[in-house]
Amino acid sequence: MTTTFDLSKFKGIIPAFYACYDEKGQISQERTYTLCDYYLQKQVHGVYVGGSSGECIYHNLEERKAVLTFVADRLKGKMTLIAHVGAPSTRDSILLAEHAASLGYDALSAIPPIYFTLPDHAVSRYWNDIIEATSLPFLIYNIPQTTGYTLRTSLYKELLKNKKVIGVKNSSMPTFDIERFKRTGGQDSIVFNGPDEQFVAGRIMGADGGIGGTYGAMPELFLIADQYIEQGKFREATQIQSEINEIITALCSLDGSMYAGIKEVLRRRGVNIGGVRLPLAGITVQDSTRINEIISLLQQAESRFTSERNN
Ligand SMILES: CC(=O)N[C@@H]([C@@H](O)[C@H](O)[C@H](O)CO)[C@@H](O)CC(=O)C(=O)O
Repeated sequence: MTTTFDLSKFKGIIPAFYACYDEKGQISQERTYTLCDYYLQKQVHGVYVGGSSGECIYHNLEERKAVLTFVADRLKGKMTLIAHVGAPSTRDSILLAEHAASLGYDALSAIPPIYFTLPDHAVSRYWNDIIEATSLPFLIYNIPQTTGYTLRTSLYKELLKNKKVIGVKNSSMPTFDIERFKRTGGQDSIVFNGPDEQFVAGRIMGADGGIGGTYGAMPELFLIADQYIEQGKFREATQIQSEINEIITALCSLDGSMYAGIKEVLRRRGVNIGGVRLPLAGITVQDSTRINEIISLLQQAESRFTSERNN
């Protein structure tokens, strides 16, 4: 596969951007800018806007367009911007794709169609219809645990015949899938690791970078893990992954949703982006103490690994 796109921007640590709400639960322009500024300050390599962590599934078309607009206002030209445009209908996905292209996004991405189980040829047509709507490069989003659809390497190979397909954001759990997708696409393609719990393993198996839903709570830790991988320091990278996994495990054991927990961690650390939209569960009274413990874990890991890196 040869590509005409500059793939160097599709690497590193790319947080999946969170939905930012005001006190009434409406999309907040001001708080979206707050999250953009936080990521700029943390020096992540890009953001993935409007995906699972962005609660896209609970937003209407106008809200999704607004989020894409606010992020581009603040971050265009400052880091890589990837727009997730997957929606229940091809029509809405295309409208989002056209909107993202008009805002200067660097790439598009989409989950497969949801709700009805569709055959490969219909899924393939869905992705290709989105791809044909703009001139932007496209990243397939494989996330079988939420969509019920598994991308097979045979279909991936077919999709790669479209030169605008630059790779896959893979959220399936086996890191074997990452190796297979990288092998299928070759060095001239991109694979992003999805499961944050195995970021280091995914990178070692061939992922070029990661797009993740927990990066926002601990961008420094993922940036250091990524740097260790680049330097071939696999033992250090594995140690930091283990600390990251303590934090993810704690976040996933809250009564409220993991995203509610992450947003509360951010709020207590000075970045208020509101709560989560129903039916996602907000944090409970019991969660409040656990969140203090999560912040302690974060502080310990941040101080340990930032000082180790600086030595
Ligand atoms: C199933 C799921 O939500 N996976 C997350 C992970 O980052 C996940 O939150 C993390 O590994 C914790 O389990 C990402 O792959 C999703 C993502 O990048 C997105 O928000 O689009």
